[in-house]
Amino acid sequence: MLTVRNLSKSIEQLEVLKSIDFSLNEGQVAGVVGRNGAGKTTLFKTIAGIMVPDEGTVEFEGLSVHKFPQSKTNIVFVPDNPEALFGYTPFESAHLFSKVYPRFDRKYFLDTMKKLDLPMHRKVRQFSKGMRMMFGTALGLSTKAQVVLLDEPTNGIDPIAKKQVLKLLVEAAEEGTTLVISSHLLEELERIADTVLMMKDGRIDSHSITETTDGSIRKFQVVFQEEAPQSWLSSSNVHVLEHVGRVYTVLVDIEGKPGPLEELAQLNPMLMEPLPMKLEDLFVWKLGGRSRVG
Ligand SMILES: Nc1ncnc2c1ncn2[C@@H]1O[C@H](COP(=O)(O)OP(=O)(O)OP(=O)(O)O)[C@@H](O)[C@H]1O
Repeated sequence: MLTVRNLSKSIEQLEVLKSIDFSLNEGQVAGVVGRNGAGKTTLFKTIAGIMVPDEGTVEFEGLSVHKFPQSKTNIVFVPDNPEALFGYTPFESAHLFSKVYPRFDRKYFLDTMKKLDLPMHRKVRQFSKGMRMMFGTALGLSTKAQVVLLDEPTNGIDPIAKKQVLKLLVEAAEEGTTLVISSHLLEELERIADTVLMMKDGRIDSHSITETTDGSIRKFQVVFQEEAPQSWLSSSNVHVLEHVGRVYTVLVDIEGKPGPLEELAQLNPMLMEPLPMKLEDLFVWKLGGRSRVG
């Protein structure tokens, strides 16, 4: 089990991580989402032991990653660009990684590189952006570390390769690897993650993926008979996603006070239809800096 407790980290006087707490079990897939600059990469680097926290602990199976360096081999960070390996070929990189990660699986690496149609003997520097991403993911998964942290692993990858990479991730999780994946591609995350860690202002809000669809935030399409009721639309329990003529797509906190649905019913709309909630909708609700309709 990976346990992150009270983790705080400042960079150049900026508090990037503030008392972060969460834990993940074997085989769990957590998606980390947040606005640009929210601190996702900093969180990954701190969990992997590349950065030292100012406060708090990261433990794998009860051992502190920062106090016991050997426990770092249980956690691997796959950056969004494998710059450190630019001067090496995948063949040489595998050799280096097998020295650091005792369970490095060379056969898995060779098979995966073949599946992804990537060359073993060209310098990583000569790879395209997508090829670099796929290589990084293949190498990270080949370490057979129990926790793999992936920073935007499908960024810049074509749709066919993306399917292959997602399949590799799902298979790794099925084998018990804990995956922590940051991505701005929320539809993709929604398909593979069971937990969402939402980062805002250095803090984390953790949700199970089913909460995305079954939580208190719901999505509706509403058509009003006449003039749109501004006071309802600008209430703190309502967020307008889209507005075309008299048709509004809104997110509503159905547990909000006063009861926003009861209030809406009293406004006698022509239509009020529930729509499926997506992770993107929850992202907008939680992290979007909700706008008001004027
Ligand atoms: N080496 C650094 N020096 C100074 N500030 C930094 C450094 N690394 C990160 N930061 C700052 O820390 C904050 C978090 O950055 P981080 O890269 O962790 O965000 P992120 O969520 O991964 O962003 P993105 O989604 O854009 O990749 C940002 O405000 C960033 O400017």
